[in-house]
Amino acid sequence: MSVYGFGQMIEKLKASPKTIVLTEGSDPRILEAASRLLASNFLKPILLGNPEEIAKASEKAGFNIHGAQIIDPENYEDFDEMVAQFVELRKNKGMTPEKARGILKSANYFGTMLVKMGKADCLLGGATYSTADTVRPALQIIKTKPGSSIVSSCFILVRPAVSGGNEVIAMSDCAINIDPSEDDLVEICGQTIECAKVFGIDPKVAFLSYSTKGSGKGDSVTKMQNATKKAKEKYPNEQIDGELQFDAAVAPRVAKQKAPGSDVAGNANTFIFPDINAGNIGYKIAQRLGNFEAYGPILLGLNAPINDLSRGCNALEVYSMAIITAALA
Ligand SMILES: CC(C)(COP(=O)(O)OP(=O)(O)OC[C@H]1O[C@@H](n2cnc3c(N)ncnc32)[C@H](O)[C@@H]1OP(=O)(O)O)[C@@H](O)C(=O)NCCC(=O)NCCS
Ligand SMILES: CC(=O)OP(=O)(O)O
Repeated sequence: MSVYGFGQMIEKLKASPKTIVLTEGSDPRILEAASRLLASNFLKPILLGNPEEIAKASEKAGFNIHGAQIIDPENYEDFDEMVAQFVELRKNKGMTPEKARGILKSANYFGTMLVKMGKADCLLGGATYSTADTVRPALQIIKTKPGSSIVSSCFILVRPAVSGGNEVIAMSDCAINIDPSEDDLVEICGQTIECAKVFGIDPKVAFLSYSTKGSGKGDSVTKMQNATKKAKEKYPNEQIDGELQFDAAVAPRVAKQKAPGSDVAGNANTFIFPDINAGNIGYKIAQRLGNFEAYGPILLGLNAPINDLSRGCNALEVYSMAIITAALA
């Protein structure tokens, strides 16, 4: 990944190295990323899983993970302490030591508790686990950070620009909130603006719809119209517009026709989708047909640096997401 901000992230980690839990310790993409991280010296991977299986998998895949810390949830010296802390955190949800011992054998819960207990700085998972299984422990254990009422997510998409350099855009929420309310969308907008700026995007935010400026009618259009209005009121210094179809958002000629006078239409680079269907399908079209590299979902509003991957990720995306996760700590 070579976008604005990524070099600074690496410099930040060199000044203050971190540890990252990788929950799927024997996956070949994780092993390749881990071997690269080990060679870099600024981010130390902690691989979860059975040490023999991990050793076999790394030998088979041909990646050197010498020096990586491996922790087996089935055989962890501080497991009793972890169980006690988890029971305390979830006691209002009927958690018992017996139930906790079973749940904490799962790498996602175990790894999230390592972060919660301060035994690791951050966590990345989701190369084989679904997003729901990866993020649920974080939502339950880590919770939202002060000032956020929801966790959402953003994809940063990067491809070479025709004019040289990179084209970098942000898309949200493609992974967490299934049917966000108007107010959720406003919060997703604020969280996404903050994330986009980290990657050097000067956000021009489009609230997307199948309708542009009232060309369509219905609840889903009204939702995006109201969310746009509220977002403009909440973030008066940001460039935000909606509701816009995708062509009106990015194509200047179409914008002139469908949304004349908009300061965003035609030039949008930060996209807020009406729901997860549109968002998840949209980012994957950009990635698979639009030649964009996709980094995310980067979780926003969570009280610790924990991130998810797509199961379709490659080793370079794992490596880059590990750095992004640790640098945002
Ligand atoms: C994120 C998701 C897993 C949460 O669903 P869930 O586990 O059924 O959620 P629940 O309603 O049982 O909530 C579990 C906990 O998470 C919290 N939570 C759920 N959604 C949240 C959100 N968006 N922000 C913050 N907390 C949230 C709940 O408050 C609850 O906390 P509690 O147990 O301490 O009370 C669910 O919304 C989901 O499946 N999203 C889509 C994931 C996906 O498939 N993405 C596509 C591929 S990337
Ligand atoms: C983000 C995402 O779509 O994840 P997955 O491909 O694993 O479902």
